Amino acid sequence: MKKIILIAGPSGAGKTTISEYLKKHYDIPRVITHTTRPKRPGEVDKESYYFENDESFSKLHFFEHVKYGAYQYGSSKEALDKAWERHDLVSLIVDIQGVKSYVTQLGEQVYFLYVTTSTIDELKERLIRRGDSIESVKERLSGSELNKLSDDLEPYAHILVNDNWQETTERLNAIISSFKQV
Ligand SMILES: Nc1nc2c(ncn2[C@@H]2O[C@H](COP(=O)(O)OP(=O)(O)O)[C@@H](O)[C@H]2O)c(=O)[nH]1
Ligand SMILES: Nc1ncnc2c1ncn2[C@@H]1O[C@H](COP(=O)(O)OP(=O)(O)O)[C@@H](O)[C@H]1O
Repeated sequence: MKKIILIAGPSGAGKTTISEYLKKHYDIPRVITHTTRPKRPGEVDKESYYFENDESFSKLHFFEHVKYGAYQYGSSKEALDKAWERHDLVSLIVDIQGVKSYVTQLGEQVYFLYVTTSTIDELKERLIRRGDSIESVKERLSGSELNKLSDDLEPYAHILVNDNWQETTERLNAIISSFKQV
């Protein structure tokens, strides 16, 4: 059965870093999603996201999509099916709403990694170090944008507290080998 690893959690928790580790060490590619937000320094079109404008975004057909502040994000079933043609196991970074859509629609095909840190201060420091503006950090670390794990999703979640990268890789290795045994 084709499977997907959903990676969700607050900004700065390490979702992108973890998806890159999965690609490098397990050949698990990430399905790239679409967004209308501006590119950050170092991001590459079609690798980090498909960077869209409002018009091009509105023409796409989404499996699910969400809005964060002024920006839209969305993922397509076509992109997932395309990735599944070549890989039985793929990953996807989404927010908590997106996780709910995928769990509801794909059921047993979904694995869920919830990535977080012990403290919000750690997230704040990482985002500032990454170059995010103070306003965007404040926005991302409050309200629904914080991407808290909801009670209904907790039973599905493999929780990764990514304070220490060495420990994270050990836990990730254990989680991935448990996926591969199923
Ligand atoms: N539902 C959904 N969420 C997405 C999608 N693509 C990205 N996201 C989420 O949008 C939020 C903002 O992403 P981004 O601007 O890259 O900020 P970051 O989490 O700080 O790196 C994060 O919670 C992502 O997981 C998508 O296609 N669907
Ligand atoms: N365990 C860790 N310890 C310290 N810094 C980390 C750790 N994991 C990731 N980072 C750094 O924190 C920042 C945010 O990580 P990123 O993967 O972009 O998070 P997200 O995709 O969840 O927003 C990046 O600069 C990344 O290199």
